[in-house]
This record gives sequence, C-alpha cells and structure tokens, in this order.
Amino acid sequence: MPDEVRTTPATTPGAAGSALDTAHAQLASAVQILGYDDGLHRMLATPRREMNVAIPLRRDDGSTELFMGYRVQHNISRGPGKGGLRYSASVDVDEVRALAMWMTWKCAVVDVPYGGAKGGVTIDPSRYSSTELERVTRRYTSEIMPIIGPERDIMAPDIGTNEQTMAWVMDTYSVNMGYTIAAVTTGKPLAVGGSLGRATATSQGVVHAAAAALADAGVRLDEVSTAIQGFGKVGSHAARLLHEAGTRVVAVSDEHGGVQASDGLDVPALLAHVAAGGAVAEFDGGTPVSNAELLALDVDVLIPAAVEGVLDADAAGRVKARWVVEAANGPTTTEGDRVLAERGIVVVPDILANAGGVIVSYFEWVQANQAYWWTEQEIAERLELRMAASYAAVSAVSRREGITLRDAALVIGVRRVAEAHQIRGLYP
Ligand SMILES: NC(=O)C1=CN([C@@H]2O[C@H](COP(=O)(O)OP(=O)(O)OC[C@H]3O[C@@H](n4cnc5c(N)ncnc54)[C@H](OP(=O)(O)O)[C@@H]3O)[C@@H](O)[C@H]2O)C=CC1
Ligand SMILES: O=C(O)CCC(=O)C(=O)O
Repeated sequence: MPDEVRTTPATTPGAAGSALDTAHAQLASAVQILGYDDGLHRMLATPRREMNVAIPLRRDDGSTELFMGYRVQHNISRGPGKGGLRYSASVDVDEVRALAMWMTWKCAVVDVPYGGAKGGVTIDPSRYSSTELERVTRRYTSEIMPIIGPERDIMAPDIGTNEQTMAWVMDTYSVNMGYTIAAVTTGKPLAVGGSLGRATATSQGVVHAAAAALADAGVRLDEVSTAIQGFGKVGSHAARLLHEAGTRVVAVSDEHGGVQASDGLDVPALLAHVAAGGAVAEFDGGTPVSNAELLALDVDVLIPAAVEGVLDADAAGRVKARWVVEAANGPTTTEGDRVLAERGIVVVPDILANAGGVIVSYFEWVQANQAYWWTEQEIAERLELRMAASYAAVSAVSRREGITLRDAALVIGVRRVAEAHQIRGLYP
C-alpha cells in the first residue's frame, strides 16, 4: 500500500451524542462484557485505514465547487472492507468512521467474510444534476482507487446514492483496470452484474428481524401496527413488505414530515404518489405528522429508517411502541438506548436488523466472482435462513447472559473480529 494513502487514524470518540460517540460507547460495553484489555480495545476501536480526498466539480453552468470525500476501512481482519457510500450535506469523517465500525460488527454478526468500511461525500445530492453527480462519483472513485477493489473494499449504496451511483463507481474502476470488474461494487443494476433481490434486501431483512422479535413474544406481523421514519430505499420497501404481510402501517415520513392514518395507510397508493413525484406529507390519504410526533405514536413497532441519533433520551422517553426495529444505522443514542432498556422496550439493533442488505450484497459479490447467477427464490431463501440464524444466535446470547439484544449482537460481532486478529497473530 503506498504511503500517501495512509492518514492518521482516529482513536478518540466524537462529540457527545454523535454517531462516533455512540459507536465507541457500544464497543466499550461489549469489551467490558468480554473482559478484553485496553490494548485489544484500542485496536478494535481504531480504523485500520482511512483516505480523505478533495473532489473538484465543474458544474453544468461552468462554475466550480469542491467537496470532501472519505473512505474509512475500520477493520479488514475477516476479509475485504465492505460498506455503503453516503452522499449527504451532513457527512463528515467522524460519521463515516462510526458507520464503518458498525459495518465491521454487522458483517461479523451475520458471518459474511468481510471487514467493515464506509464512504461518504459531503454533498446534498438533491441540489445537483445527474451529470454533476456522475462527475463527482467518478472523481471520488478515481481518488480512492488505490484502496478499493473486489478483494480490498467493496462499495454499496447508502443514503443519497443508488444503483446508478454503483454503476458509475464500477465503470470508473473497470476502465482504469482495463477490463470489467463487476465485484468492486454491489447494489448495481441487474444489467451490469447486480443481484436479484438486492434492491429490497435491507427492507426484507428488517421484516424478518421484526417477525423474529415478535415471535419471541408469541405475536405475528399481521397482529401489529407500525410507524416508519424514512421513506427512501429502505423505508419505502419496508412499508410495502409489512403492508403485504398484514401489518397496519399507521405512519411514514421523509425528511420534510410525514403522514398518518390510524386505520392504516393505503401503502400502494402512497408509493404511487411518491413515485409520481409527490411528497410524503402531501399524500391525501391521511393527516400530517411531524418526524418527532411519528416517533411517539401509539404503535406496536417503531422502525427508524432514516438517519442517526433520532432516538435520544428525550425521544426514547416518549416512545410508545413495544418494539423498536432499527432499519437505520445508529438511530438510537447511548442515552436513548438506556432509556428504552429501562422502559422494557425491545430494541432489535441495527447491526442485526438491517443486515439483509449486506447479506445480499455478499450474494451479489459471490455471483459476480463466479459469473453465475442465482434465482430470486434462491436469494430470498438464503437471506431468510441467514437472518433467522443470526437472530436466533443473538437472542440466545441475550437470554443466556441477561443482556440486551444490542449488547448480545455486539458481543458476537466483536468476539468474531477479535478472534480473527488473535488467530492471524496480529495480537499476541
Ligand atoms: N440502502 C441500504 O441497503 C442500507 C441502508 N441502511 C441505512 O438505512 C437508512 C436509510 O437508508 P436509505 O433508505 O438507503 O437512504 P435513502 O437516501 O434512500 O432514504 C433516506 C430517507 O430518510 C429520509 N430522511 C433523511 N433525513 C431525515 C431526517 N432528518 N428525518 C427524517 N427522515 C429523514 C429521507 O427523506 P428525503 O428523501 O426527504 O431526504 C429519505 O426518505 C440509513 O441509516 C442507512 O445507513 C442500512 C443498511 C443498508
Ligand atoms: O450492502 C452493503 O455492502 C452495505 C450496506 C450498508 O452500507 C449498510 O449495511 O449499512
């Protein structure tokens, strides 16, 4: 690895209540349960490799702008780095560090042979044309070329990016290498080596996780109501799949607010309204609800599917749901988590609940490496099996140790990563 792509890694937590602060507190809790020493703790807390890049953009009108981009490989002891690429005005390197650390534990808890990584560009994609976003994506990819690749670090979509973004990354990488390398990204369009089932995999995994948590209490999906914050790639498919499973979807929202109907929203009509360019809050099949109000609605299952930190201590104190299923990464702060646990609210943690995406990304990577494509049914069955096995393992540790599902998932994930370090001899 050339020296110029190394930067000084961060070992200190971010600002209080930030995503990085939450990620460090979660790791500290697992390390305490596992009884690891300070040296191992520090190694697990520290990103293995980071790259910060400046991305100039010539806008369509001829003016110039500059954006910062990041790729953080938190851990690569179990395999290549793996994780999404986020485009958002609020992205900074600390957020990317937190998201990369969560990817490490997520890949380990569902036992896919990857480390954890994440990327981000500080840009509001809604303010730029498709051709501008293509230029930003290609420049970002060119800059981080030395540290990515199908055996090094594999990207996927996250907030503000999509299948098209992954096709641009794949094309830029492939053009530079001289031949098509489909396995450098996942979440691609089917036409260039994407996988059946990837577009809905995260949401499908959330539904499997919710069903498993409900089943622990003898409850079925068609007996409950839900509210979903976020109506993007994950939230919208989750709403559709839950509606199809018989769940009463009472409220959904996007960044600008939401809509609620106590008898249940007409989800297909809402999806059609949004597909036609309508805002969620303007859907006439319900009444408006703010994002803060949505989190406190009287529903059985609350599904945060947007951004980090929305369930802080205050919001957690107002949650009426009996289950919180974390489709988003890091939606609950450390204090929020404590409040939910004290109130007996079951939290199915992000690194388990939203792992369906990376599981099918793994399937996509395997298929691309073998140039042999699986059927939709094979993918659906293998996703369901892996989600069920992972939930069962986490639930068993939670019951046996008397710890929350989050601590149980972290203990399993962190232990697998630490074992890989120890067996490889990187830690005496
Ligand atoms: N895509 C994937 O496969 C995976 C995603 N995740 C996580 O799921 C979450 C959602 O990702 P994804 O659906 O891909 O992203 P999208 O960009 O497709 O959608 C994000 C959604 O969240 C809304 N949103 C943004 N900010 C806020 C806010 N402050 N309050 C309420 N809603 C907000 C957006 O609204 P608007 O459109 O109005 O901006 C949009 O509806 C993220 O935490 C991501 O990391 C986890 C695993 C895999
Ligand atoms: O599909 C993937 O590789 C990872 C998706 C992601 O970024 C996530 O799980 O948070």
